[in-house]
Amino acid sequence: MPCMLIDPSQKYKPYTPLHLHNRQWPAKRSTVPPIWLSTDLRDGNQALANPMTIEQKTTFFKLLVECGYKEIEVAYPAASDTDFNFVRGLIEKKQIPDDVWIQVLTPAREDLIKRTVDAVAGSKRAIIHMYNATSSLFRNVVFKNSKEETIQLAVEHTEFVRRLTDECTETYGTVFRYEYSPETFSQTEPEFAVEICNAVKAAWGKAGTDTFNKIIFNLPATVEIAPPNHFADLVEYFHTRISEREKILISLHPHNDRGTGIAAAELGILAGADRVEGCLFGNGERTGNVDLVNLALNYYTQGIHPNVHFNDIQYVIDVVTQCNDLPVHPRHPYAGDLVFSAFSGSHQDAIKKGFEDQAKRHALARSRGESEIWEMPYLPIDPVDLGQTYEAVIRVNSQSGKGGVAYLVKQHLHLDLPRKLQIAFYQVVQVIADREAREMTVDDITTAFREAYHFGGGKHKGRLTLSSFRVSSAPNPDAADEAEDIRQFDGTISVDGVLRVIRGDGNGPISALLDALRTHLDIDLALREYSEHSIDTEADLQNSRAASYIELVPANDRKSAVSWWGVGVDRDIAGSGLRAVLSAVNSHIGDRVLPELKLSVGFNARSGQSDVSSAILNSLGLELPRRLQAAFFEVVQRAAAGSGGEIAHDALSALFRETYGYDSPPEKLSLKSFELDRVEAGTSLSGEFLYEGKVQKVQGIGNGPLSALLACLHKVIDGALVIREYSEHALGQGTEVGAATYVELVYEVTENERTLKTSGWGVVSDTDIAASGLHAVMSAASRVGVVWKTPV
Ligand SMILES: CC(=O)SCCNC(=O)CCNC(=O)[C@H](O)C(C)(C)COP(=O)(O)OP(=O)(O)OC[C@H]1O[C@@H](n2cnc3c(N)ncnc32)[C@H](O)[C@@H]1OP(=O)(O)O
Ligand SMILES: CC(C)C(=O)C(=O)O
Repeated sequence: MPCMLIDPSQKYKPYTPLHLHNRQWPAKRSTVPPIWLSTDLRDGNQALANPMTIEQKTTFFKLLVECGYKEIEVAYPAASDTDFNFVRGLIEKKQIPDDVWIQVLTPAREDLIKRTVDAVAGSKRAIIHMYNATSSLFRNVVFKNSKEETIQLAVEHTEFVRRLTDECTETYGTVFRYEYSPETFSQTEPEFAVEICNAVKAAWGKAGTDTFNKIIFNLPATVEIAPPNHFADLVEYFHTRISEREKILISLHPHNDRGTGIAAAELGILAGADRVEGCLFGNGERTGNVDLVNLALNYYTQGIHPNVHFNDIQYVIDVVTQCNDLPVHPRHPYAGDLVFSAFSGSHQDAIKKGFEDQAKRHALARSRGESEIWEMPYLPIDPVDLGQTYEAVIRVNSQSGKGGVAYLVKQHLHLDLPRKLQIAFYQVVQVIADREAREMTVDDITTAFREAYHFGGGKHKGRLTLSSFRVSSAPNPDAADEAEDIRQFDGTISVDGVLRVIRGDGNGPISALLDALRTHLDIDLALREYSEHSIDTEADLQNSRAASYIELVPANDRKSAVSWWGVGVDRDIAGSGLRAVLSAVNSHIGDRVLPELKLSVGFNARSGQSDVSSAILNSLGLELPRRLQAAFFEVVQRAAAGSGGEIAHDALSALFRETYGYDSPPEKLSLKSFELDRVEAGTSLSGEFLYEGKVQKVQGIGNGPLSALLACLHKVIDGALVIREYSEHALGQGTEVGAATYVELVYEVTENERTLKTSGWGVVSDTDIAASGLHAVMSAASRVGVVWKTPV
């Protein structure tokens, strides 16, 4: 079976080094970019299994123009009708900008040269590029020509090119330049390459010293057979020995067989070349032509603008891959999918620190009016310059570390995690990455973060969430100084979806909340670490928010190895701290059953009238008027008296419903139906009362609906009803909005010569505000025990 030879010297010859004395190129530095020629549409195209269609070539040509290429080899027109017609199309449809030179390639054969010149006739500017191979291998094997015959071939056909182009200029006004390639230059004897080019120059006979009448000698490494320093030696040899150097542009055309095409081009430029031919992303025969994107961006990262643009490199990649039907390798310099990515922990850590440090350095440089120099571990270019985002820079798998994970959390959630939390969250991510055995996407990481810390509302919220709170200050009886005042936390938290009112004291909001949690929910935790920062964008300082990070430990073991981290964000710094506490508490409680929350309303108890009212607001949405608050608090206290002053939240709302008939079936007296009419004297109400299950038609007039209703009532009851208090508010939201109405009635009636005065509340909600008020009056009337006089 064929395999690698033990002694490859028996099969392969090494290159013959050039003994160049006093070579200059190693000490040189390139400070201006070369002239670029894209040969994508010729050398790139000829290397494709399926050459491009005219449409694809046109798309590619437009892209090259957009990128800023001014010299574009558009075809080998003699090769096919497609190539010929493409060139004609560009010219006839006037698709070639005035400052762009199209270039066309031809071998040294008269019929093919003629077809080539015909292809560009009528264009404004064209470079005719003729080639013949010059190395001994080609002379001997392919052409079977001596050196003299090889020179003769080149000279005669150069003269032919000159004749045809002169005629074409005369007929069509096309301006021509001439490029000659001693194909296989890098395998040609260096002195022969110089000799044949001098002969071609003489045959062309009109090389001048202006940029556009210089003759172009294009020196190809048709096949790369030696290291790039050898290529540089050959170029320097040519550059220093060719006659009338000032009338020549030396162009390089490196291929990449040894993988050093870029190096060959860069060293060749140091050795004296002015121009480089290549293809975007290195398409081309075999291993490709030199990559023009790579070369150009190598200049860019030296602080030298390459005069071509890749502001949106992804767009360039998309067009090129679509036209060539070849992918760009994920590790391709500057362009691959993975080149702005770091998976490994130490790289990520360095990049994260690099960004943080650079932000400070740049701010300082900005303030001093200095340049903001890019200096970033592992990243030779700022991805943003190529239209890429940082999102892809740090990617996470099982090789990643806390730094990279924290970087992504910072980028995407704007949270700058303290070091210990980075470590804690990293462990969460590691478990998932190991389990899934795949890369963690940004979405995976942010979701894991939200889940781990119950962060970000809706989907990820924990069992305890903060609904509303008030932190107030109360004097500390044990302290002489106001600075030591006690902080009191009064808040409503949702516990497993049910709103609860809790209260606690401490020396700050956080310890007050911890106290409340201890008192009401048996959650006994203490604070071990706390930090916060503001989250703001320079553009939107007004909307800045605070982020807090909290580590909680069991209150009886402050050195505990186990701890729970919490994260909270709020517009208000106290709010963010409180949310962070609940975030950590949620991790701590897991799904453990929590004690039933009770209000303590007895003598000396911690909960008062406002707690009871908050509980009703939270459970039923009712904002009780002050007098009703007081009335109901008395009811609650009486009810709680039998249970040591404690009452559960659920029992509280049941008690309210029962006491005021709220949301309950019709009472003893109710309004079955009604109609309101505007009449001259005010409002007329006609309808039906339902009293102890019997219907009574009624009709009354008043200033408004309520007084009309009282008029109706006064026709059927003994005594007098007066409205002492009336209030209403909207209930619910959106299309579900209704009204809640509170009515307090005072009833005075004389029975057996004794005048009795009672009062009572009616509380009703209805989608119709008028109905809500009328029903509330009826409910209150029912509750004060009106005495019915009219037989029903
Ligand atoms: C290194 C490079 O990339 S050079 C550019 C290479 N690109 C291409 O070849 C793509 C386009 N080429 C073609 O379509 C065809 O080869 C054509 C149309 C140019 C010519 O086709 P054909 O006439 O069928 O010739 P063929 O393709 O076999 O080419 C080989 C012939 O050209 C000769 N030849 C090769 N290079 C040259 C040259 N630079 N100058 C003159 N003759 C040449 C060969 O000696 C050979 O001649 P022979 O038939 O007398 O032995
Ligand atoms: C025609 C020449 C320049 C060529 O394409 C090569 O040598 O690779």
